Amino acid sequence: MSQEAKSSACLALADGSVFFGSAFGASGEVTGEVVFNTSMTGYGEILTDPSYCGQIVTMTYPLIGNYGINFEDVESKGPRLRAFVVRELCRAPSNFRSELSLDDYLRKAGIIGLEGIDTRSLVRRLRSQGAVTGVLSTIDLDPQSLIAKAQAAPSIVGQDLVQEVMPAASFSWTEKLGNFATLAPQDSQPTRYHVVAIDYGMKWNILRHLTQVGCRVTVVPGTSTAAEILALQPDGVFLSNGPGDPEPLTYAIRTIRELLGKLPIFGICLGHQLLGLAAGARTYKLKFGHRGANQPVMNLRNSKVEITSQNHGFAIDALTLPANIEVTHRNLNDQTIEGMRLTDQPAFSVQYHPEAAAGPHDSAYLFEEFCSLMDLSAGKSKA
Ligand SMILES: NC(=O)CC[C@H](N)C(=O)O
Repeated sequence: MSQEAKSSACLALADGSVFFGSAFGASGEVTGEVVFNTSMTGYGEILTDPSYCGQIVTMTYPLIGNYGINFEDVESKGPRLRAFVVRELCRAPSNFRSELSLDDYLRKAGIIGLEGIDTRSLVRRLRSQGAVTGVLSTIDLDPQSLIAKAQAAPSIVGQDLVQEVMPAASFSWTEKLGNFATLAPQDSQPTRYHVVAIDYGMKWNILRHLTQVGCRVTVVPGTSTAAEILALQPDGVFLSNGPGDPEPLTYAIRTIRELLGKLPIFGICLGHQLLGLAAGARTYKLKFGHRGANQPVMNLRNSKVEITSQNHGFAIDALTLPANIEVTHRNLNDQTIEGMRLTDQPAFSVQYHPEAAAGPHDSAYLFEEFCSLMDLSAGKSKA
């Protein structure tokens, strides 16, 4: 029997390439930008990172699912990606913390999974030709039909995907880091600051880190205005990660522009890109993005190399930086901007994920740096 004949799912890319495999999780048909993540572990955090909304995520590590799924290591209410592609699915997880298998988890969440394809071939294609739109289907296995659907589907460029994942209303966050944190949980700081976190699709471990270093956090929807945020009387504002292209998020850029200079600002990933746009820089789309847990980043202020967790397909264009933006971190793989600060206002950001979840904890110091910025601003305002 041919590969196609025994397949139960098909992934077709807009460039005409087709991959037949076996379906797991839910059934149906989805469209999304096909990207890859090179992390060996952390699939529970990857699945629940709202930044993957609109994307079909391929894991390069060949065996996925072997430690199951638990509901402690999640970064949002549930999976937000369009579909999940792996080489080999483990259907019999072995882990005392596992609450259900990856197959059952995705089925309950309505997410389609595809296993048994040559993920190396798919990733080599994405690396050489760039991320591309794809269609994954368990109901239409006709390659030409699926290729046509992929070619007709809208690109992720220009889409506002934040509206799909941001919270409908504000809420308070109190949970600190778990027992696996490098910041000693028992030494967590007493509450020192009130931070308003603008949620564009926020990873919960960012909130756990902010709470751990002594922040009382009010989370507000990504569409909140500067007036609504200032009315909460924060000591600082945090700009979260999130999905899609930063450029069409004009409401967010306007809010940040109105907040600049009024109080300390710290941004991560999408928040970093939005801060750059608000300050006058431009963003652009990377060929295939940075998604993994071992991206080397140089901290230009102390020349230390941080191994970082990353998930982004856009970046700030170094050729468009205004005079008041200083680059503080660079990616050692491709020299792209990984961190910046404004020289004339209390605002800084990083493109990568210092909260890890999953990945290295090298960059947790940035949450303390945000507290120092709030201390500095508080000192100035009392002076
Ligand atoms: N994790 C993020 O915040 C991603 C930012 C943006 N959506 C990008 O892909 O570059």
